[in-house]
Amino acid sequence: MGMRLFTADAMRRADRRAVALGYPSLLLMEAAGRAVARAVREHFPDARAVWVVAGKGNNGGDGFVAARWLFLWGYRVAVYAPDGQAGDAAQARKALEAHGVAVRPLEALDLEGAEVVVDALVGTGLSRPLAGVYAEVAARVNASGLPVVAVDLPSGVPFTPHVRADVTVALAGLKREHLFYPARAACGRIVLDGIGMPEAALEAPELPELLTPEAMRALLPERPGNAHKGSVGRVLVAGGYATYTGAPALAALGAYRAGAGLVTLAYPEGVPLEPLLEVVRLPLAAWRAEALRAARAEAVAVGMGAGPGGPEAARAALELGLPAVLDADALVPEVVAACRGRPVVITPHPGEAARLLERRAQEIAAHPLEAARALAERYGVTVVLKGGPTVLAEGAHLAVNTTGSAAMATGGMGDVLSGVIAALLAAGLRPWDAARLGVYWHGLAGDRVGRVGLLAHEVAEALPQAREALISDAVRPFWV
Ligand SMILES: NC(=O)C1=CN([C@@H]2O[C@H](COP(=O)(O)OP(=O)(O)OC[C@H]3O[C@@H](n4cnc5c(N)ncnc54)[C@H](OP(=O)(O)O)[C@@H]3O)[C@@H](O)[C@H]2O)[C@@H](O)CC1
Ligand SMILES: Nc1ncnc2c1ncn2[C@@H]1O[C@H](COP(=O)(O)OP(=O)(O)O)[C@@H](O)[C@H]1O
Ligand SMILES: [K+]
Repeated sequence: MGMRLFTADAMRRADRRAVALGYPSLLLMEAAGRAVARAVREHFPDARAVWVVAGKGNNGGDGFVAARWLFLWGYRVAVYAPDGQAGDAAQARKALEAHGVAVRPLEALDLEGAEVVVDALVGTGLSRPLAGVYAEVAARVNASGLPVVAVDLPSGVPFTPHVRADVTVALAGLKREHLFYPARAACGRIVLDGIGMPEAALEAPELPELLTPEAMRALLPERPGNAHKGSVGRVLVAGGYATYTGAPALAALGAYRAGAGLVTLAYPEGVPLEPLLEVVRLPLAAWRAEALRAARAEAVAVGMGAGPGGPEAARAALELGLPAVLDADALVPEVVAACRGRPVVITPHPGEAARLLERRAQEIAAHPLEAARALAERYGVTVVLKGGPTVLAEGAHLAVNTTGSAAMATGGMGDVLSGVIAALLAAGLRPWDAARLGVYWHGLAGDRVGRVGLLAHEVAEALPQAREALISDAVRPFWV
């Protein structure tokens, strides 16, 4: 079963399924609170005094459980919460008070002496922005400069105000706020704890898939020992424009580093291309399908630096009837509309997606899952909506990438990605598999190069070692 990205509602359903399967909710809360206490111990090994701020719901309940364990492990604890808990949270509070630990009102919060704060005000049950005493507590915790461990979510996200955490212990599954900005920035380091939730309770194929090392490893094409350059995938890159001469070269490099046997670069005659020793050059007087056939490719990447010729290049390339990646200048509505139902992957950034959806780029960036789904529906192709994080859609399927960082926001990075996906298509992967693995692998290569100052060609160069790491089980997802 693939890993899913939850909404609050979907997590409540999972919760109910767990209970129906026989796992009592109080045990879930016990596991959750203990996981939080463990996170405090592991991430702040020198701290001996932990203050817990808790709310009225189950998030607060988790906080009471965490306080009880920390107390039993010898920590100094102080707990602040309003009255009025019910159900499991009330039980958890009583179990804490049974040890003689007093729960004081939130208004009385005094952070003097605290070394770590556990934020258990509110989690997935948030129904409105924090206000009143909750907003005040969040502000005081933030202003204190103390390390904060958030239970499930930093209280208040995705709204403002919210708590800013150093560590967020995600319970049972990752939620949208753990992946998408601006909420993600408030989470600090994210650690996922399964809290013993039965797998069957978490099954939710309707939710977006989170790309994991295990799932992506399984998609890597094999390279048989008797492979030759014509058997592992030949890629045609169709692009080239005087001001972006590096773009098609980067796509070609991405394709080779992702395993293509042969890469041919078709470009307008007279464009001074960057040197790339291993690439077959195919200068063209005009974009014509007959001329492109000479490459005998199994997949084509088109649009990178094709400039005003992008749509024309795309039309000629699409006439070949091959699996294709369309990027940048090939991403115009007339071209993409002709691809419905064909093995075509489009790789827009929010600006290009805006052009295809006739919406504003800010709107796309604020709602990437919805935008990717809308693109897949409208054009009937596989969609890679690039960003932090990149989101993918095909038909009813959605996926969210879990690798890469803002360091990848540099020129040419998308060209490398197009080449990687094209190589995977040429190796015989279905568009959905090629797009998911390509995006994941490209981000993983970026992560291995660094967190700032990445150059696109360096990321391409890091693809083979990233693949080795993936194969040898040396890759840990960000939530471990
Ligand atoms: N994943 C799982 O399976 C498991 C999940 N578990 C945990 O349960 C959490 C979800 O618990 P939950 O549903 O009780 O909601 P929760 O986050 O406590 O918030 C509701 C409370 O907050 C209040 N409230 C709302 N908005 C507010 C605001 N702006 N300002 C102030 N108050 C506000 C709201 O009050 P009301 O709106 O009724 O006034 C109500 O009292 C989840 O995040 C995880 O920690 C684990 O225990 C075990 C298994
Ligand atoms: N903040 C970010 N987090 C993760 N990945 C990012 C981030 N910003 C950019 N990227 C990745 O970098 C690449 C940028 O592609 P693109 O915008 O097309 O660049 P270019 O057109 O210069 O090649 C995409 O793969 C994108 O997902
Ligand atoms: K919280």
